[in-house]
Amino acid sequence: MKILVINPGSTSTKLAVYEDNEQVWRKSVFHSAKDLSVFHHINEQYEYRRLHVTEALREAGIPLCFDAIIARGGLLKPTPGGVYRINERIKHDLWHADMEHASNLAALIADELAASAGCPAFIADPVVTDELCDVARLTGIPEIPRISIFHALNSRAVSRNYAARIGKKYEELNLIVVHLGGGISVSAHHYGKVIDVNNALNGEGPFSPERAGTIPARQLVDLCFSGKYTYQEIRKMLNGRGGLLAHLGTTDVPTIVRWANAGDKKHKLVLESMIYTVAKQVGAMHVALHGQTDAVILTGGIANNKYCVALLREWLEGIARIVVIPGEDEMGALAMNALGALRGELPLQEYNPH
Ligand SMILES: Nc1ncnc2c1ncn2[C@@H]1O[C@H](COP(=O)(O)OP(=O)(O)OP(=O)(O)O)[C@@H](O)[C@H]1O
Ligand SMILES: CCCC(=O)O
Repeated sequence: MKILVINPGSTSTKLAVYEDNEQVWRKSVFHSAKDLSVFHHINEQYEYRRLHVTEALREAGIPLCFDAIIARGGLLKPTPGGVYRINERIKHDLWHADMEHASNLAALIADELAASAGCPAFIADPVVTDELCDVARLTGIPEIPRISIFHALNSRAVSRNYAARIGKKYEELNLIVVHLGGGISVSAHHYGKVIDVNNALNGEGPFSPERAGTIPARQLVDLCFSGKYTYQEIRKMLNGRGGLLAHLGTTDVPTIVRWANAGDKKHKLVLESMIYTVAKQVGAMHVALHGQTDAVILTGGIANNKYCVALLREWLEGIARIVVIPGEDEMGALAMNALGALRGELPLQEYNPH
């Protein structure tokens, strides 16, 4: 089976072709800040990004002939995880998404190319994957229910990978997945469902390289009404300019670790504080799994860093087995989801939220 994978990010569009399990081609098309500066909204980049995709395929001599095209899911309405055939509702909700994100363009481009190729187009485990159990959904303000937005694709892929390694099914395990990227999510996987997770995009959970995480509510309200900041500035403090970046002026964890090891007290304290907030979130997810966690999986870019992993291990000792699967493989995870759907091993879902 031949599968095209499309994954647009803020500064690049990643492409790959798989033949069954094997990646046979990949390309990351870089989009310069200058190129993107003419667009005021993500939707305006549609034609530009689509042309780059077709041009990259043409340059590589790859004909538009696939068994399926799969795209990273964008900021749709909350929906359970899994593989979805791209339908009109998905396209509508992406064109009219509440939040802007380059991944909103992925399914739109995939759908158009798949129409030309005469093959199905899919998305899988979008960041809006929402399988929260009922008790995890409420807050003390009825108007503000919790929403699940996290690194669903990578978290589920590493969970399946770990389950296969120990000869079990993902659906037989209780796992906590700690995705340590630019954003950090800590998800509780109960027999294949993510019953609780911090909303990693919108001010919940640990602070991360570029996000603020949970903030004392009253102090945040005071800041919002202080007159010092605009609405957009406050939003940027929460997501984009919060966390390590706000404290230290960088998101580069290896550099921060070097400073900490060289005796810089501020860098050490901020890094240790971030890890502490991550560890507390793991504790909360362990409770969500009734203390029956089979393993805690550390993944994402920061899981490459031995110093951070060692700090986390100190806090997590005794909770469950700790497994480190650093980095992420979104392209491979998407391809495997498409393959699973084509082979009938994974059910194809219909996106139709209320
Ligand atoms: N090899 C590495 N060693 C140590 N830290 C790393 C490494 N690679 C990335 N990081 C750190 O990980 C963070 C970014 O992680 P990653 O590349 O997984 O995130 P992203 O893809 O930009 O965001 P997200 O995972 O939230 O979608 C940065 O703070 C970076 O310094
Ligand atoms: C939380 C969703 C993925 C991201 O960090 O962009």
